[in-house]
Amino acid sequence: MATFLRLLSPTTIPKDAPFLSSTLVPLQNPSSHSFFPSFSSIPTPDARRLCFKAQAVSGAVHGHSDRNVSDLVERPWKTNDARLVLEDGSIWRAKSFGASGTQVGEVVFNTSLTGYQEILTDPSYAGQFVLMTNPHIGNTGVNPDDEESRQCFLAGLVIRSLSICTSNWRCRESLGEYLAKRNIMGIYDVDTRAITRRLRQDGSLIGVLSTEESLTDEHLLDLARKWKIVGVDLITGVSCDAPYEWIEKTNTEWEFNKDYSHSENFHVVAYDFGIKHNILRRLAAYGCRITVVPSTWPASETLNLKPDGVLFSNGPGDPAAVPYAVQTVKEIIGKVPVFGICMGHQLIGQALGGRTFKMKFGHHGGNHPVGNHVNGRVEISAQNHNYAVDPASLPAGVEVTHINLNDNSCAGLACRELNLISLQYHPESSPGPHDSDPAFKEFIQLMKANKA
Ligand SMILES: NC(=O)CC[C@H](N)C(=O)O
Repeated sequence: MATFLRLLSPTTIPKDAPFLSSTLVPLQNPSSHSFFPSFSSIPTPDARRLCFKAQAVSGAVHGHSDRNVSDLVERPWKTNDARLVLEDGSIWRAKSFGASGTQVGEVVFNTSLTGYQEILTDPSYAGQFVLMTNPHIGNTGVNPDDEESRQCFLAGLVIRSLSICTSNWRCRESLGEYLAKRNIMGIYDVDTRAITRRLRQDGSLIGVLSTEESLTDEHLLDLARKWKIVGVDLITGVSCDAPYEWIEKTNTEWEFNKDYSHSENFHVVAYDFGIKHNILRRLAAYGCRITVVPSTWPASETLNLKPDGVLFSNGPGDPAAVPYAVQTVKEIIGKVPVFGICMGHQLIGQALGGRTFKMKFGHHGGNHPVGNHVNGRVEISAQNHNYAVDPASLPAGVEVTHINLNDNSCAGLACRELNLISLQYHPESSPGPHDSDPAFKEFIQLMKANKA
């Protein structure tokens, strides 16, 4: 039977209370048969103090300790040591974890309930602070399997409550330790709901996160107001340096879509604009041999490889800031079947003669309903984008195949004549629901039909 211990959040412990209760926290450590998590798995110093205190109290209750409880209480608890200063002049005081320093970026909110590690390693978040609307983050720690790229490219993480312990069989380290090693700043104990409401009302905002007391609020505000993300090429900083082959597939848990054949082997060239590993794993699981190429890889070199299809990946920043990539897409479409995902979809939109624009606060989360006009179904999808294709700007012959049902924005395109499909969102579902996985099959079918 699970054992529960009641713990107070550090900020609400009355001065004279040796140990009181407010929230229920399961404390189990199967390996040691202790009721308490191992000390090193508890992420923050306050959490460690709390747990130490709880163990001591429990020991006293059970007659295992003769230490006086008041000797064990360390005060003060961790107090606010970080500021998030937004370009609108608001200042949000918080507690830091992970790396320290000063970092500028655009603040966006993500409504996913799970998958913080995949979000942290999604290169499309380069230049952005991700604020998680789910209030409790860190409880499953991090593991080696859920990485979506070789590093964390985001500016930082903003959360309400940092879990005081980790509990998952795959966990290898705590979120705080992981972020510190990767030099990524995080803050907790900040009113994420209030910030989200502000972003929804006023749109995405530039912010500066700092743990440096010596910097004035005015200086941080000035940094935020001078920094720009629109019109900046962020792809160059996240793409690979040289081509490589990808063979790893998703594991058998992903074989829910039994009606596709693994027997055919299509060669796909995948442009890495910040590609997520699960796009590659899903393509491999559908039977593709994949050559990943850097964002600046010339179209002529790609066509020389005689691929069966080309994938244009997701990637960070403004699609209008990378005309070289649009040119590459222009030179490839119509010659081989093409699939675009997110940034890839936006570049295809431009290559077809359309326009992209910045949305008010974008779509970031694992719960976005999409209307699939091809089969009449609704897909619940994973999304992460701040820009969109303006459907009115597209030429005749280009079909809007998918619509985001929250705001009717363009979520997918097809041009049958050019053997082209694209999605504004994430069929690789990592993290997120799997409803859109058949899009990979559609790409396979395009390649198959073209080969026949
Ligand atoms: N996930 C992505 O590819 C993001 C696309 C683009 N950078 C945007 O924010 O709209």
